[in-house]
Amino acid sequence: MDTEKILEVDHVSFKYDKEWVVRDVDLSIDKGQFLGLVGPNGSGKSTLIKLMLGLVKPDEGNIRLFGSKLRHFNKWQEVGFVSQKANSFNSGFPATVLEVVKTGLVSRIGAFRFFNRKHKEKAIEALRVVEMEEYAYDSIGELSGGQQQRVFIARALVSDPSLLILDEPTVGVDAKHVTDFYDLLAKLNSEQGISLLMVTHDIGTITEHATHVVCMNKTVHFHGASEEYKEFDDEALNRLYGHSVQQLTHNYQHEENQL
Ligand SMILES: Nc1ncnc2c1ncn2[C@@H]1O[C@H](COP(=O)(O)OP(=O)(O)OP(=O)(O)O)[C@@H](O)[C@H]1O
Repeated sequence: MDTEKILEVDHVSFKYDKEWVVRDVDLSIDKGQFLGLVGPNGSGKSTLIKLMLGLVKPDEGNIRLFGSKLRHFNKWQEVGFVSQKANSFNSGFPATVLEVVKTGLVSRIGAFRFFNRKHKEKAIEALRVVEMEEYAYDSIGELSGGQQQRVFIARALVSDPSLLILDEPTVGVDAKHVTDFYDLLAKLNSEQGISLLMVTHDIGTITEHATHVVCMNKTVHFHGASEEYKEFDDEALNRLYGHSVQQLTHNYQHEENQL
């Protein structure tokens, strides 16, 4: 039996201006996989996510979500997205946790329809999954970075997606909560069968948790199982990054801890 392809990126290239930032990228995610996307700063990871979400169009190649070419794809409730900047509300932001989660239902019910009791129950249920139910009526801005990040996962989960895309979700989350965060992702992946794609700089941690890894620098340099990635020659990795990857991983963790 064929494995169900959730996402297929087929020879995709993209340039903002004259310079290619994504070049001939080929990758795919099968149902149930947790794919970690790593690469140096400016290597095109976020741009590739924008291409997958249809926010920018490839200059070459094709992308398919759940078997449909992106230009025909309309089941956006199947795709949850948590961005890099999700956990940066200031303390005065005038919305409760529950209100923020309910906005995740807009792709399902349309922008101008009112939320009803069922929608509220759905939002509470999503908060329960991320263990934030007790904060439902608190202001989003009063929560810590890690708690806000959980709320944004709940917002992404409320439309019952089959694929969750996360762009550097642990930036600004302290080390202890990063562990809890990975536990939550493991639960979503194994218990709810949600396929995951996560962009991160933390190579050490992602290889412990993801089933598969893609390492890119404009183009894909490695795509395979996490186990194989651990065997990926250190020297090859250092050449790709232009400096010691050991040091890069360490510095990132350090920065994260300080935020
Ligand atoms: N809107 C834009 N217009 C022009 N160039 C852009 C734009 N966004 C990104 N770039 C450039 O495209 C290249 C790839 O950027 P991108 O943000 O995709 O990389 P990244 O791997 O996500 O980087 P980081 O890890 O630092 O977040 C970089 O050289 C960046 O300066």
